[in-house]
Amino acid sequence: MTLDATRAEGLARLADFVPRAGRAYAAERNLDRGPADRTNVSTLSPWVRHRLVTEADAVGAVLQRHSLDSASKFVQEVYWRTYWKGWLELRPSVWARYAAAVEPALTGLSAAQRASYDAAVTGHTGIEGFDDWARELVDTGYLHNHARMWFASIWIFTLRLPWQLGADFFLRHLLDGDPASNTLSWRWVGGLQTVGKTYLATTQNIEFATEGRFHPRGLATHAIALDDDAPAPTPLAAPQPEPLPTGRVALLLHEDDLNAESLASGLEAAGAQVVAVAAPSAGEPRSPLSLLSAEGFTAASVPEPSSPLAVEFTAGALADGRDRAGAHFATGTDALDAPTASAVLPWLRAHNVTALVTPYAPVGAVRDRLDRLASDLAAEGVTLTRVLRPWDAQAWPHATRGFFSFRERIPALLREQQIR
Ligand SMILES: Cc1cc2nc3c(=O)[nH]c(=O)nc-3n(C[C@H](O)[C@H](O)[C@H](O)COP(=O)(O)OP(=O)(O)OC[C@H]3O[C@@H](n4cnc5c(N)ncnc54)[C@H](O)[C@@H]3O)c2cc1C
Repeated sequence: MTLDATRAEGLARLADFVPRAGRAYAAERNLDRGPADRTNVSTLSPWVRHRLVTEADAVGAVLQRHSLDSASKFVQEVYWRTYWKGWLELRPSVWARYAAAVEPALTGLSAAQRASYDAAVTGHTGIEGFDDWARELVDTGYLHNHARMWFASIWIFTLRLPWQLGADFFLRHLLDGDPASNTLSWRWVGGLQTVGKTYLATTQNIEFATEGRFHPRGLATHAIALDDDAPAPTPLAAPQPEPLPTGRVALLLHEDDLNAESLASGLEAAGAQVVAVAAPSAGEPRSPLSLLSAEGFTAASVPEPSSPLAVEFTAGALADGRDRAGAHFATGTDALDAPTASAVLPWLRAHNVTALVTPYAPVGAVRDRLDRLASDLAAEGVTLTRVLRPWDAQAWPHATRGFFSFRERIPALLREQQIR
C-alpha cells in the first residue's frame, strides 16, 4: 500500500480499477491472493474512509463504464459501508458500549489470556494464516475482506479472546479503520449483529480462497453466538439537514469527510461565504485503547497503541483535504493542534467570524470530539453547524433493518443521487 493520502492518488486508483469492477470483481473478489496481488479488489477503502474519494465518486465512475447489473456486487459493497454507518448512526449506544468495554476487556484478561492476546497481535500463535494476517495488518495497514473475517472468527472462536480487543487491534492498524464498519463487522462475526448468525472460519475455505497459501490446523469447529448484555436498541430517527448559516463562515474539516469541494454548492446556495479553512494536523486517537494510552493509562501498554502508518495516512489526508478546500474557496488555510475550543476560538477571532461549519461526522471518535467542541463554542456565542451530505441523508433512514432490505433501495438511492 502506498501512503499517498491524497484525492489525486485515490482517483488514480479508482480509474485503474474501474475496468475490473464489473463481472470480474463479482467472480474474484472473495479470493485473497496475498499482498503482492490485490488486482481483484479495489484497495480503495483508506481513501473512501476519509472521503478523499466519496462513495458517489466510486459508484459513479464504475457505473459510467458498467451496467448496474454487471457492477451490482461492487455497488453493493460500497453501500455496505453506507449501511453500517447508517445502522450505527441510528443506534449510537452500540458504539458507546463497545468503547467502554475495551478497557475492562484488557484488564480482565487472565495471565494465560494476556499471553494469548500478545501472541495474537504480534503474529506468534502458531496458527498458519492468522499469524501472517496479524503481521500483514501491522506492516501494511490493509487486509482483504476475507482475511478480516477469518482473523475475527479465529480470534473469537478458536483463541476465545474478547471481540472488543480484536476490534481495537484492527481499528489501530487499518488505514481504513472505521468505527461503524469495523465494530459492526466484528459483532457480525461474533453473532451479536444478526441474532443467532455467526461466521466460522474453516480450514477448507481458507485454503480455497487463499489458493492454497494457508492450511491452518486446530481451528474451532463450532461458532456459538456470543452473549450480548443488551440487545440492539430501537433505532433513533435519522439526522436531518440543519439550516445553514448565511454570510461569512469558517470551515473546519476533520478526518471523516475531506471532500469540502462537493459540499460547496449547498453552502453557496444557502448564502454562506467560506472565508477561512482549517483542519487539525493529526487525527483523533485511532481506537479506544489509543485514547487510553494517550491519556497515560498503563494497562493500555499494548504493542503500538497508535500505528505509525495509520497516523501518517490520516495526517496526510487531513493536509490534502485542507489544501484542496483552501484552493477551492480561495482562502488561506490553518492547521490546528486539535479541534478544541482553545484552538478554534483564536482562529475564528483572527478571521472575525462567529459562524463555523463542518461536514457532518457520523458516530465515532470525531463525532464525540465535535460534540464537546459544539457545547464549548456555544458558551462563547459561536454556532457549529454540521453539513449533512445528501448521500447520507437519503440512505441512513433506511438502515433500520438488515442489509438485505436496505439493498433493495439501492436503485432508488442511485436515482436520487442522479447517478444513472
Ligand atoms: C472484521 C472486519 C472488520 C472490518 N473493518 C473495516 C474498517 O474498519 N473499515 C472499512 O472501511 N471496512 C472494514 N471492513 C469491511 C471490508 O473488509 C473492507 O471495507 C474492504 O476489505 C476494503 O478493501 P477494498 O477497498 O479492497 O474493498 P473492495 O472489495 O474493493 O470494496 C469497495 C469498497 O466498498 C466498501 N466495502 C467493501 N466491503 C465492505 C464491507 N464488508 N463493509 C463495509 N464497507 C465495505 C469499502 O469502502 C471498499 O473500499 C471490515 C470487515 C470485517 C470482516
